[in-house]
Amino acid sequence: QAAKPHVVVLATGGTIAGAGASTLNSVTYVAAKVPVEKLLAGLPELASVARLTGEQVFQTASESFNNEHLLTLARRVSALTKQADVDGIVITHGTDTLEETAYFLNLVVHSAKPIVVVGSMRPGTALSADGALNLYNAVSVAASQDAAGKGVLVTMNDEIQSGRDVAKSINIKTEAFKSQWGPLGMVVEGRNYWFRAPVKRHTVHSEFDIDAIETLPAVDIVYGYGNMNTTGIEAYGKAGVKALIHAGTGNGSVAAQAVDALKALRAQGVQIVRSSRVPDGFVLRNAEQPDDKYDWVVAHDLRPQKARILAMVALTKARDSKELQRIFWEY
Ligand SMILES: NC(=O)CC[C@H](N)C(=O)O
Repeated sequence: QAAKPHVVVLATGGTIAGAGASTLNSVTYVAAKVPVEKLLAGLPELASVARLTGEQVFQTASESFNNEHLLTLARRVSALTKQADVDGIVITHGTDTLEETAYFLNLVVHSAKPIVVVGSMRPGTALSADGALNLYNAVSVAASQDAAGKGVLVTMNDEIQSGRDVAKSINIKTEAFKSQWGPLGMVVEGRNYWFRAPVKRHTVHSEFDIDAIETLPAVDIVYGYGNMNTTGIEAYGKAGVKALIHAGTGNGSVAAQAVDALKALRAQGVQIVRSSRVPDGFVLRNAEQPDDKYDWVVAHDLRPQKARILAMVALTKARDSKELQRIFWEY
């Protein structure tokens, strides 16, 4: 009998490693408590799908992830994928910024081996905890050859999602992660059922490689709303931001006073990326604002937090706004 695939579980914290005071604490509990050895030991079913190694990379709530966490994690994932004895990788993660990490890895890790990011909405101590099955599904997907070459994946609520497309869309239910383009497939009782594949560039087809990235440029987000002021835009400009994501209303519309402030930043060399605070849909060039005239970029279908990740990665290479826009269409 052939040996089972070797899957490395990189633990970073979150609710999947959370613990509450009682079984009734589904929302009030402490995240990032349980060490990876205990997570794996608590799920003996994993041994039926893979040989496992656990590594505690961080123990944090994911809202406190910063660029250093992203770089450290991506470097570790990249190094592991180069090991002949590693078949797949699972990253356990808090759900709050899980989609940002998954997209970052999708852009910069050059490997076709399955990489799966997973979290949970309830701590393991709660009634109907979702972490155990989510983790089992993640390991099972990471151990399967048919998950290779599909980019970084996210397994939550029995679905297999593209790390590029998926986002936390409900903050209190276990069906928290959604993509407007639908899941890639489902994982049921250790078997994958695929229905579609990503068409955007990722992993081995990406022009970006974590092994060549030393630092990430400063990219921040300003939010559009009625009676918006320009204080935030100006402050980010003074702070030396390299790109500013505008989370606009509707189709990425921008208030008149914000238009002037953003044009002033662009004149100083800051890249302006127009996205929308509306969760679904996408922003078109020269609709709502004359992007050609202002030399701005549109975020395509990426939510502001995803646009920030892509802009940071893109600006490690892209020289001008045309190249930046090309990257936003392709990734
Ligand atoms: N469900 C969760 O994982 C949220 C816990 C925590 N805020 C985090 O993102 O790590």
